[in-house]
Amino acid sequence: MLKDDIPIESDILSNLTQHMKEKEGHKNQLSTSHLSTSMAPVLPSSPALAGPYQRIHPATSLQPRRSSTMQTRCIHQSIYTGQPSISSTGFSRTDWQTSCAILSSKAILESFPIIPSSSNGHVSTDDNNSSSPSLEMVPVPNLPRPLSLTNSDLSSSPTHGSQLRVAYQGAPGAYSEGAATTAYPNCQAVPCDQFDVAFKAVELWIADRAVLPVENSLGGSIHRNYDLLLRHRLHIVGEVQKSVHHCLLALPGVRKDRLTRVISHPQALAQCEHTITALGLNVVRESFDDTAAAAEYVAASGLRDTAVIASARAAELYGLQVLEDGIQDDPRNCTRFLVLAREPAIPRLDRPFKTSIVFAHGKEGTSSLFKVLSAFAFRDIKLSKIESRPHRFSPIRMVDDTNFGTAKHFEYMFYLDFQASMADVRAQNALTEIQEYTSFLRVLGSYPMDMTPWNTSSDSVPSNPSANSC
Ligand SMILES: O=C(O)C(=O)C[C@]1(C(=O)O)C=C[C@@H](O)C=C1
Repeated sequence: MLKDDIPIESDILSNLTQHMKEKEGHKNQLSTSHLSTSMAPVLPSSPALAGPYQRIHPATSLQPRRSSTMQTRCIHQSIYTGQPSISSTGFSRTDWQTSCAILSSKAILESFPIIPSSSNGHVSTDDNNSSSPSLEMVPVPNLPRPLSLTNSDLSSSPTHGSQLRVAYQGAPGAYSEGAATTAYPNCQAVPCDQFDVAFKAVELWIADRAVLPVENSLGGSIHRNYDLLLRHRLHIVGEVQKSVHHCLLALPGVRKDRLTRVISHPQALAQCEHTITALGLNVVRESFDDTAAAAEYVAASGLRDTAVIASARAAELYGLQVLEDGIQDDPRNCTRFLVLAREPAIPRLDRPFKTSIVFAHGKEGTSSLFKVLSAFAFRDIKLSKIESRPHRFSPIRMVDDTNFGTAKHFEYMFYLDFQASMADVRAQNALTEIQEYTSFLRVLGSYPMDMTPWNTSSDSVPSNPSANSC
């Protein structure tokens, strides 16, 4: 178990040198045959699919994508038609009616009678008439369906092409999609319904990169991705720091005083906690897998008592109105995303680099951390992040004291980011030294630091989702 999930890299420096030697070879293979059959895993293909992003089992469209922490009713259905490009057109009235039929069969709309629509496909609403709430028909565009572990998306044949495919967690309009297009402006962004699906998509050559959030300036660390970094063998090849500008969205015509709940990604809810209270909204907060999926859910379900915290781009994509703009508790709200790839980046010295490592302490327990940190301080290497997570395979250490009983110490994995390249001899020496104090050490990646100038302006309605860096 331990062997499978946590590679013990006792000689990291020689591994790194080996990687660097092999790198050129891999680069050649990748550029000549992006997904050559000799390198790609043998995957069963599905003739029914035109691409890897299409829904396989219609039944899965009724699977909820809300977080497991959700307490209330949950019928999330995607009404994507599987087109791999983002388009705001092409959602026909028949599609919409089919979707409504599915929704109503699940009783979510039982109390929301559908008013016959006008010729333009929209229903006029009288929001003051709270006794008979009506369904605003918001056409939801054809958007790529997120990859999912619950269907066979991940075993479908990857499409071959020259465009870089970048996996992210969430639906189109999620902040992670913006981070993906910031990192790779001309990429094909590939939505995935869970973080580990994005990891797998890269491992299975369905995507070339994954862009995943690891921390936010207000909400803190996204622990799941730290844990997944250790379980998977992808390399960190870059970082993107993205300004996150939240909006309060609802169906057109909905008034704030009619709202009873706000749904969003738990991070987004945390980042807007004080503002939501300050707005005087009498709402319960409920978590959802991602901000854009929450927006899609409200639009597709015609929920007039529910607002969403999501981006202005999600409002545009799903036809919602912006009730409040910029509701994050701090205008500098920023999320840091990591870029992951199958091959490591080549460490360089001609620009600022960061290196991320993970280690478990040695026999001395958590006190080893002092020594590890001093190895960096001694060489004047700056640390930019430290995170600890439970040591899943050895979570508790018992220390018997014959006089007093048994002390139970929790064991940790420490994640550290330091500001130096692995090509820097100081970093190499520091890692050589800390091998003495650690029982496990792995270099997660050495990669260019995001040095984009701070910019929180003009991101309320971005025409280009990649325009907002911190
Ligand atoms: O739900 C989204 O839109 C995401 O991209 C996820 C996510 C996150 O996981 O932190 C990304 C950035 C924001 O901090 C809020 C949510």
